[in-house]
Amino acid sequence: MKRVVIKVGSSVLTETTTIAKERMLNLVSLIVEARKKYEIILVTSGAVAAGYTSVQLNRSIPTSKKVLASVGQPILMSAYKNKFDIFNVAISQILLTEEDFNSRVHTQIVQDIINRTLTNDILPIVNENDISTTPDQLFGDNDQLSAHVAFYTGADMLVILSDIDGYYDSNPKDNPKAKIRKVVHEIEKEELEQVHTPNNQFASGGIVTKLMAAKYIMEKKRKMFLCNGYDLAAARDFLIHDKHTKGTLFISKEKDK
Ligand SMILES: Nc1ncnc2c1ncn2[C@@H]1O[C@H](COP(=O)(O)OP(=O)(O)O)[C@@H](O)[C@H]1O
Ligand SMILES: N[C@@H](CCC(=O)OP(=O)(O)O)C(=O)O
Repeated sequence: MKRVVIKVGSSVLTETTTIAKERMLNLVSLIVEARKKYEIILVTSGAVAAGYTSVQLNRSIPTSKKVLASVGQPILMSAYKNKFDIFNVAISQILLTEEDFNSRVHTQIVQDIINRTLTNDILPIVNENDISTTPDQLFGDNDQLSAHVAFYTGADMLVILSDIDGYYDSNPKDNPKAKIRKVVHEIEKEELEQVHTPNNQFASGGIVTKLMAAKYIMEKKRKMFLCNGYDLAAARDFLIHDKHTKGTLFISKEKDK
């Protein structure tokens, strides 16, 4: 069975005062369906945003942001558990930092736990460990964390579910005439030097970190698919029906032949 990492951003999972339950349920249903065809690893953002639904601390203060993550992580996981229980899917929580990929010994631990989780038919749910880490142990965004998880666990593909339909030739929030790019083979240096533009106050990524993830994935000869996480039609078409309707596929030229 092919292995696929699905990453979902904060904006898809949360609204200002609550977890976006219906969107989460749609995501959970898609994952349940996709598990018939692939081994799925879920990388989820949303701990800080979920924390804010409970206590409104100032997330620009680093310690308060950690407290928000510590409050939000169990809120997020219990929301997932309620939904996966409907489908009798067991889940696990795996919190990682950049350090987990810094040495062979650490990486082996991550690989072993994820492999063992999957062979026991448990869905691994990964997030960055925002809580006890120093800034240099953190990726700081889950786009790059998910790319590392995909490569080191031998996944064939990374699917990023965002608040946007794909990668456009300019920011569609500023330019209504922006056109979506269906397939991208290469990412130029200038594209990575754009200002970071997360669309949500709790998102830390923006398009640049997605492009960094895509570059890493293509260098490793894997594929990345960026599509909408609010409306999962494109993700469903791509994953379940092998059809590329909407969304951007990042794939190296050699791999596309
Ligand atoms: N060229 C572009 N194509 C698509 N999105 C872009 C582009 N430039 C900037 N963006 C912004 O990046 C946002 C997606 O990143 P982000 O808000 O971090 O999402 P997520 O929470 O899913 O990680 C989009 O909503 C859009 O405002
Ligand atoms: N670990 C953080 C992830 C923040 C993050 O990367 O957000 P996003 O840009 O929405 O993927 C959290 O759970 O809040």
